[in-house]
Amino acid sequence: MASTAPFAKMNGIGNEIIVADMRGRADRVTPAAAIALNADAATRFDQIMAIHDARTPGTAFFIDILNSDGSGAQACGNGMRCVVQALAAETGQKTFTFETVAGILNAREHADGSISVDMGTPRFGWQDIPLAEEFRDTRMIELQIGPIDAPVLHSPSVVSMGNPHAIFWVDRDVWSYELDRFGPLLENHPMFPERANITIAQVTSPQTMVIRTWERGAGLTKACGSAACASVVAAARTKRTGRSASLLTPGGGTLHVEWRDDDHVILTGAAEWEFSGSFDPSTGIWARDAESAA
Ligand SMILES: N[C@@H](CCC[C@H](N)C(=O)O)C(=O)O
Repeated sequence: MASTAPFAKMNGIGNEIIVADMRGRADRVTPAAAIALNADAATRFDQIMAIHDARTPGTAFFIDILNSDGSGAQACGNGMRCVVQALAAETGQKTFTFETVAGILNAREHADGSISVDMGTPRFGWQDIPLAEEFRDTRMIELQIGPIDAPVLHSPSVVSMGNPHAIFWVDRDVWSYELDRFGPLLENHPMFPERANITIAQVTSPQTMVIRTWERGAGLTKACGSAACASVVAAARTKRTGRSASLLTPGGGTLHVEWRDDDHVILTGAAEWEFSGSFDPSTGIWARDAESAA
């Protein structure tokens, strides 16, 4: 295997994450490597979080994010918590400032092991999301799927958390919707020129909701952090909840989101290490470390 890099297979309440240590290297994890890693059941993942040397003074690392289809992503809240847990375990440091393609973000590991990530500020302009056509009010846009006179899902709120999100509000149990069928159609709908992450959300109280997400470039996931942030922001904008809520996710885990008065969105939850190994960032050929062999 040529020029391998260490990695840790982790998860953020079920969101499958590979944290790749690309520090000290000039190359990047290729889309082909991502697709190869995802094709192997042992390393199947939703996102790769590749840690690179810092590009900007005042930041510790640059984080490159890849979806399992090899495409790039601007944000990944659950993955950022995995990165923080890995770096905190290595360095003993508790607070970090990172840079991603979407900008600079701060994160902190708390004494109880939970991790908070400042996901930045949401954007609501139709060009920011982006949408293919103008909507002056993105709290609810005209978009539906299913029979024209009895749509299954309709009128989503749309939000950019650096990445595009559409939130469809539902009254019934989120498991009663065929998100595996509608998710790909909506992700690739002409309304979303850069595709979109598709979430169905059932508000269960002014402080709680249940969400399921079809992730752009990854499909159905057990959790999506930026979708949780987008859901709380959209719910607060439409007066469905307050600015702080707990979200139950398909893996059974809970995320906490607070949309602070300074407009920053804080995502808090757990992260878990599974095993470590090394891989070739150009091909995805990998090997498990002896001490974490199953
Ligand atoms: N799982 C992530 C979001 C992943 C990015 C997404 N698929 C995209 O392409 O925008 C999270 O926890 O935020």
